[in-house]
Amino acid sequence: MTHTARVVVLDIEGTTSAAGFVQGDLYDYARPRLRPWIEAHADDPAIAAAVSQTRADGGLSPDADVDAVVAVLHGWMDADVKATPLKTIQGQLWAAGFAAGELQSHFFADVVPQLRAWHERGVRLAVFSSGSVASQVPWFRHADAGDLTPMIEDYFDTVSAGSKREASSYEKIASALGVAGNEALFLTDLPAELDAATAAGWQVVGVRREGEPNYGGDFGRHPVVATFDEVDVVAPGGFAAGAGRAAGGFAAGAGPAADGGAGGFAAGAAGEADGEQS
Ligand SMILES: CSCCC(=O)C(=O)COP(=O)(O)O
Ligand SMILES: [Mg+2]
Repeated sequence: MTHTARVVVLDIEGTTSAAGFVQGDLYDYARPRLRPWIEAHADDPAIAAAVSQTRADGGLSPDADVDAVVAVLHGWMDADVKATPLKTIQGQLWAAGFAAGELQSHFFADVVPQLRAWHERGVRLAVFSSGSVASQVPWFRHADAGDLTPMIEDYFDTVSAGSKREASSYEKIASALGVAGNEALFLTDLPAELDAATAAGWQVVGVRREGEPNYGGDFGRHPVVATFDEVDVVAPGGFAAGAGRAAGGFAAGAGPAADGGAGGFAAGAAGEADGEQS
């Protein structure tokens, strides 16, 4: 299927990358490190807020101790609950793990070639994941295929954009990227996210990969693919694979954030979140 879009926005888990890897390697890395991380970063306002929110959302008393907080966080991980305070804490410690060379990301084999193809055609690329921006950036930086961050213009999470199941989050992202809703294409494995993006006027494609948790989901009338190979994207006024660049297209990597425009979360700026020098 061919889509004409200025920007493709990517979900991570179940879409670009295997849920088993996130819930296996990454979660296993996080489990024993949550408590020491919380204790060592108790003065960090983001961690303090995440701990308070965990107490509130986890049904604990406001002065519950760190053991109780960690128990709630472990329970959320066991059920893969995409709770924002969990994602904040995980994101910080995963960023440190990537920076220390202790973690490597995973992308399905069909993903990176298509990202490169779309990018070369002038289609802008961004990410919207429940995983925090602090973890998204090193995820794309430490891929087997190399550093993918030069292709990614912007990153959004549930703190910067809001819930992935709310249309308003997609409206906010489109505004930050400087595009109309129908100029954005969202790829995700979760039908509820397809519903929300559609309600915001976005183009959507459901990614239904065999073996992934949402393979058996009800995708309703949304278009569905098994791999990125089935998704062809061209920029408005751009060109199809193998053709020359047409007038009216714009350079790959250009866009509001790359141009220093307002409202975005520029790759370079967000890249500092993983504690590495670009
Ligand atoms: C950036 S890697 C960690 C991904 C993560 O924690 C997560 O919850 C991904 O959820 P998604 O919204 O991408 O399905
Ligand atoms: Mg997903």
